[in-house]
Amino acid sequence: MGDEQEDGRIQEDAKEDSEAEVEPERLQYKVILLGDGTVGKTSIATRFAQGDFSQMYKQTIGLDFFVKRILLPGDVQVTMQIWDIGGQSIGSKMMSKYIFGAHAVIMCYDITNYDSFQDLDDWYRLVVKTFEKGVMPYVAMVGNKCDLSHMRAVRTTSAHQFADDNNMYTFFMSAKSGDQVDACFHRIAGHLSGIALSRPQLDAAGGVLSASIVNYRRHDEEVHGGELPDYTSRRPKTCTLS
Ligand SMILES: Nc1nc2c(ncn2[C@@H]2O[C@H](COP(=O)(O)OP(=O)(O)OP(=O)(O)O)[C@@H](O)[C@H]2O)c(=O)[nH]1
Repeated sequence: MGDEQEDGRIQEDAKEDSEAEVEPERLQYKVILLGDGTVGKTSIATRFAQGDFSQMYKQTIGLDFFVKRILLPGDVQVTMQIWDIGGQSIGSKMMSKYIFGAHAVIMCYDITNYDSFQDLDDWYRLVVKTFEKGVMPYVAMVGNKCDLSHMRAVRTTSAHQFADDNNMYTFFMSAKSGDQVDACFHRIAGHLSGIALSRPQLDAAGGVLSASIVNYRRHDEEVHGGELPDYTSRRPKTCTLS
């Protein structure tokens, strides 16, 4: 069994043979997708983890869980655990439990839906409250559905302003076309692991390791006794938040 270190890295037990020295580094990060219903959180997770997109809307009840391994420069393997939180969960008692221990939070809005942008304020307050006694995770703001830019209801300048005011990174993407989805997750993984990615490396982000996926629905806390599996790893020392 591997041991987890302070910095979130998983280290195999010491191996006597020299192979141990050439093993790639392995990191794992818990990444939360938050935002109103229908902004496209499941679609973003599905596009990233499975390379798929569906036009059909199926509301997420509670949360869905995705896993994808990616490879960063320097042969660094990163496991991204994506927690896709249903947009209706904002009032749920489970929310802070879902968010707790996250290395990164991606706050999503739909660029064609102004309310979904305005509501980011409430989502962000929830994140701040959850981490008020700890270290804030990396927070990114994502404007999704950029393939519908002709229907844009949220000005790019407003998005940048909100992000600047709250110390967030801004991304624009389309889960439908896939544009900027992988690049966003790679940039986050790079940031958390302290590895800077160049533009060509981000552009090439599509050619990554194969994905595995675990999906489950958590109907309510009564059904599951309020227990959540411990998929989290500890915050990495290398996470820079400026
Ligand atoms: N045109 C377009 N449609 C999208 C995009 N992303 C998602 N959609 C559509 O928007 C609808 C809602 O997408 P979901 O991914 O289920 O939204 P969600 O945020 O997970 O919704 P909840 O489960 O209610 O929290 C679906 O019909 C998707 O096909 C996108 O980038 N472009």
